[in-house]
Amino acid sequence: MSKQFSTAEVAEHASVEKGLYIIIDGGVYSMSSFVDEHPGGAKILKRVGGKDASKQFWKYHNEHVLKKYQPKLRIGDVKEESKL
Ligand code: HEM
Repeated sequence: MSKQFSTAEVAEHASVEKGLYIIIDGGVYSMSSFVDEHPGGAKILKRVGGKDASKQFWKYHNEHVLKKYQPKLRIGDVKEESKL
């Protein structure tokens, strides 16, 4: 089973120094190692640090992007009770 995070735990990692976690469709992604390579820029990613960025993600990317980077960036999932 993957590591489970509450939304409060994710919110504590809102900067590159603290891990820059973002949530996409219930998955938790640690973006610190990727911010400087992100083709869309570091700034836009930093703005959604600690938050659910599903809406923003699907606005600019397709499923292939998520599949490709999942093995590298996904560190777990949001706990069920935290999604309610
Ligand atoms: C797991 C998280 C993310 C990954 C792996 C990722 C990866 C990428 C990649 C590979 C591209 C190049 C374009 C493409 O191949 O489709 C891109 C572009 C972009 N990304 Fe992300 N991204 C992520 C999250 C985000 C988030 C949360 C935002 C917004 C808050 C964002 C905003 C953008 C923008 C604005 C572009 C440029 C689109 C364009 O030039 O048309 N990305 N991203």
